[in-house]
Amino acid sequence: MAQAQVWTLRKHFQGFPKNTDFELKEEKLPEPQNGEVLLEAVFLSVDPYMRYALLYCLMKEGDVMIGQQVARVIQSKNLKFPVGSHVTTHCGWRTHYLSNGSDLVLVLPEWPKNLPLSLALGAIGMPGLTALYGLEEVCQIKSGETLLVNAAAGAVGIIVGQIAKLKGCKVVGCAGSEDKVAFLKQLGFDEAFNYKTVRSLEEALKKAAPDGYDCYFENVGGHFSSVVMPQMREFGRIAVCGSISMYNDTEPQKGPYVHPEMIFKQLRMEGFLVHRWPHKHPESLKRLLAWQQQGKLQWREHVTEGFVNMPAAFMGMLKGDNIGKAVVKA
Ligand SMILES: NC(=O)C1=CN([C@@H]2O[C@H](COP(=O)(O)OP(=O)(O)OC[C@H]3O[C@@H](n4cnc5c(N)ncnc54)[C@H](OP(=O)(O)O)[C@@H]3O)[C@@H](O)[C@H]2O)C=CC1
Ligand SMILES: CCCCC/C=C/C=O
Repeated sequence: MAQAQVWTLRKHFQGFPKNTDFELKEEKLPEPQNGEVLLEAVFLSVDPYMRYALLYCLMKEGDVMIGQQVARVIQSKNLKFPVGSHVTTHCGWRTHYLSNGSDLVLVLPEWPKNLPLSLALGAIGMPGLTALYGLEEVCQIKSGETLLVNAAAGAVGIIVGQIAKLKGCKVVGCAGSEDKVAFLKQLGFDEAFNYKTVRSLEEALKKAAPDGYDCYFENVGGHFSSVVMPQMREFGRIAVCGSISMYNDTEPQKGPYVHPEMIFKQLRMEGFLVHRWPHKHPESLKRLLAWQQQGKLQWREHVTEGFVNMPAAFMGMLKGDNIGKAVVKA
């Protein structure tokens, strides 16, 4: 019998999450039966959606915190998942998990031996796919266009900027520290600035792209979005991926509202979830891996050691501690 540690949501988040909102518990797991496998967490993901999932009733108090992980099969009664194989699964913040296999995805068979498996939660995983679909399916970005991305030094943002460069675009990125800005420049972003220290966000955006933006990959929302809207070019496209500046609000933020720019500049603004294109995932992951192997897609991670530190890693990511993908090594 295996013993799992699990992090549960003790108390609904009110404003920014607190240590006391989480509770570490133990769970006993029975031996795997026919068709079942026992998994052990290797890397766990902490993501912004875990903060606002509550709004959409994905978690209630007492539930195991939701989330994806890379896990190793340690016992198997399922031929598809032999002992030692690695899978991704959305089984939440837990060290061990018993599965019948239906919710497991094997890590790509062509995954190089020397490539960290944690990338299956980042550049070659859900955030990488989000970047790809936001640019190709939603923005329908074209060579020569100018793209703006915020939270640009994070898991999704660094991939957005690099793919847009591969497609021949001018890329402007904003992030919350000088180290992050330096990293964006190292990745090949044409312009990057620290949105926390610029005298005026409006002026900084204008200076970075005096002719305006064709595409806006929106990760932040709120005030930032209001400042960008008047700087969109005619027929611009806005991929509404996230609105992290609003996730911890206790009162909804108020306008300005988007309608005048939407109408007179004939903009297209579209929200999306990465899960809209599941049929594309296998081919898209192969494409991301190929770019990485060809040296066209760099990655970076902020790794927290120890399952016990899941809440700290999660809150740190929400505060902006991470450059690249925030993950926890179990
Ligand atoms: N639609 C979809 O399917 C998906 C959407 N998302 C969304 O994409 C966005 C980025 O996610 P992800 O790359 O995983 O996370 P990140 O790795 O970018 O981490 C979050 C970052 O957000 C920034 N941030 C936090 N608070 C604020 C604020 N008030 N204003 C501006 N920036 C802030 C911080 O960077 P900084 O130092 O720059 O402030 C922080 O590092 C999120 O909005 C998320 O919800 C993610 C995955 C899928
Ligand atoms: C359960 C995974 C959800 C991924 C989509 C994320 C949306 C915004 O952060």
